[in-house]
Amino acid sequence: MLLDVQDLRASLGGRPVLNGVSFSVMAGEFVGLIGPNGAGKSTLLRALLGLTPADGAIALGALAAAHVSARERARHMAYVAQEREIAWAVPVEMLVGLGRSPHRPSFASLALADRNAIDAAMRKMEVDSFRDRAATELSGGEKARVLIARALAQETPLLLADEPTSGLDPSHQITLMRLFADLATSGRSVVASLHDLGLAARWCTRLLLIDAGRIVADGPPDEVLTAQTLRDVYGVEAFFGETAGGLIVQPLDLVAVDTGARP
Ligand SMILES: Nc1ncnc2c1ncn2[C@@H]1O[C@H](COP(=O)(O)OP(=O)(O)OP(=O)(O)O)[C@@H](O)[C@H]1O
Repeated sequence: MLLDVQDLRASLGGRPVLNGVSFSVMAGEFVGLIGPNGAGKSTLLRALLGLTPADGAIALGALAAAHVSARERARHMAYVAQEREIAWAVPVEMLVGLGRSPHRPSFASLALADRNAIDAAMRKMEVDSFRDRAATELSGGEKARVLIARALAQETPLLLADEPTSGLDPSHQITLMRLFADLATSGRSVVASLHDLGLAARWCTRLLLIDAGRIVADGPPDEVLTAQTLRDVYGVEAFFGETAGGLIVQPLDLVAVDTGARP
């Protein structure tokens, strides 16, 4: 077990945002965190990282998160934030290299293993062709890919990503989902918040549906993404299909509001 969360509760601005969230993540899972705007997905990810104060118990492997140093935590899990702002005009390669910090002494030069991890991460996210460019001068989607590459270079058992596909073109969305699925197949785990239910349905091994700070469904995509659930939680009607590659879910329209008026 890579991550265990019990009864997580958090408040922001005096309002409860997480209302008792419990789940575990095993090695080999690609978990999609889905739910409407404001449901608490980012807050949950940030609480797992210790960035948002929360009550409850978080265990990283066999250790209580509270007893794990920041450096050890960064060796256990990497994080891709929703915000893609890059403040420093450093070359892309250097930014991706920051992902190696938890693995090497401060100010030490890069070892061969670090170089290999950085190169592999840049290749996977297709950012190696602009490795020498200033990270501040990239497009939104390119910045996103560089920040994901930095997290990949960290080579952690667990990767947390907040809306990693937003701003990516369809080809790079699929590249990313395939990469996350491959990481899971190789025994690592990914927890990614996603708004694209089609991508979530097709690539995730498991979905956690959050609504108003609570997990309201947890299971394989075809069990979580039902017509009734999409009506209840998102207020949308959707098309469902089945292909050899998996489930297809495409939201089509808002649920018709019954005004009670007679025709
Ligand atoms: N710094 C803050 N202060 C007060 N309230 C906050 C703060 N950050 C988030 N919230 C509130 O907490 C709730 C959950 O926000 P969160 O960002 O976790 O939602 P989310 O599910 O990630 O949403 P989205 O899909 O829009 O990114 C929202 O109601 C939001 O307004």
